[in-house]
Amino acid sequence: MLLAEAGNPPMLKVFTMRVLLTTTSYQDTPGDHHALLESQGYEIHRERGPLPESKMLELAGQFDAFLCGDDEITTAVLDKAQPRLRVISKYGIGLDKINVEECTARKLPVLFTPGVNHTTVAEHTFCLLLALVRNLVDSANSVRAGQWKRVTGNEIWNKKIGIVGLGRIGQEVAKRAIAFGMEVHGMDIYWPEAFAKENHVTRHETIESLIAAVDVLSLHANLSESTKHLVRADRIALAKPGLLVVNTSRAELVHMPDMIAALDAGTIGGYGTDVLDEEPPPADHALLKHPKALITPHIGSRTYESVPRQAMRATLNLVNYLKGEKDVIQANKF
Ligand SMILES: NC(=O)C1=CN([C@@H]2O[C@H](COP(=O)(O)OP(=O)(O)OC[C@H]3O[C@@H](n4cnc5c(N)ncnc54)[C@H](O)[C@@H]3O)[C@@H](O)[C@H]2O)C=CC1
Ligand SMILES: O=C(O)C(=O)COP(=O)(O)O
Repeated sequence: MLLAEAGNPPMLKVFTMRVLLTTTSYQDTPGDHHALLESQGYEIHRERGPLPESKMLELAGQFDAFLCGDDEITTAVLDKAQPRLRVISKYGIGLDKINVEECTARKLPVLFTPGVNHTTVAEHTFCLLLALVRNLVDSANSVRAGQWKRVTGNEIWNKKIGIVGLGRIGQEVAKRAIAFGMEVHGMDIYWPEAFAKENHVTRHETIESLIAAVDVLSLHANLSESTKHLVRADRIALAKPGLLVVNTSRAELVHMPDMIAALDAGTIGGYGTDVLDEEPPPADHALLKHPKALITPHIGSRTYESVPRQAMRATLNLVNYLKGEKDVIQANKF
């Protein structure tokens, strides 16, 4: 006899979608994204990312979707995660920790969140730059320590800034640089003609030409084979003495031993960076205590305005994709 005939409802196996959520700013910042994600009936497993490959390997295979940040998603992780894994929703822009090529080959969508954190990151770029030129951290610390260290700094007005990567963030940096009275130079493999014309940005075809022309170099290109170690000794050698470098993109755009040698020699006057090759860094990381380095812990996009926008976009991407709806921003096409 069928169970239903005995007055019981038919036994249906309910399939619960399992989602791995790793991004800490998403979890720690209030916003409507929490309610949206929680209302979907998914089973959500929370971790404090970014997770290394070893931890991802431990977890992979149990989830239908990743809602992730800069966690290491390698071929080995994908091998373990599939066939169950159906989608990766990256909270953020930089996809360098995900093997996107491999995802594409597997027709696994990688969703991301362009256009929601560019103003916040541009503001942080100027936090780093202004803090560098006015010795902000040292002088403020001196006051706390009972000293009154009136250190002489520099203006950025009338100085030349070179922007590597005139994409979303780079363009916002350019606009702010103009407002500060800086002369803007730039370089991009896809030159934004209309923006550059309207904002009088001087175009450089090569990093060598750009680095030689400017007082400040600000890095905003995505990390790829073509941008890895873009800033290295032979190019630093072309710079004006005391060049300042600001990096809110990815650490690997800079060759670290060459940067440290240039800071020691004074060829580079200061390095303000929001990103490191190891995050969090080991206690003996060569840059940590360098007097000419100013490091923030990858907070470029972490504001109460930007995080909910980014989190909402990442959640909408995930939810809409799983429902088969169109409002989804996909990084890889197949
Ligand atoms: N510190 C932080 O919290 C954050 C860091 N980021 C980083 O900033 C990067 C840029 O973000 P968006 O401006 O939104 O990306 P985007 O894609 O709008 O801009 C990147 C630009 O770099 C250019 N580019 C690529 N290769 C180049 C090369 N070899 N030489 C010169 N230009 C090159 C591209 O053509 C593009 O215009 C992200 O990839 C990410 O790594 C993004 C958000 C937050
Ligand atoms: O958007 C990106 O690529 C970022 O680097 C932002 O990092 P976060 O989302 O703050 O961990």
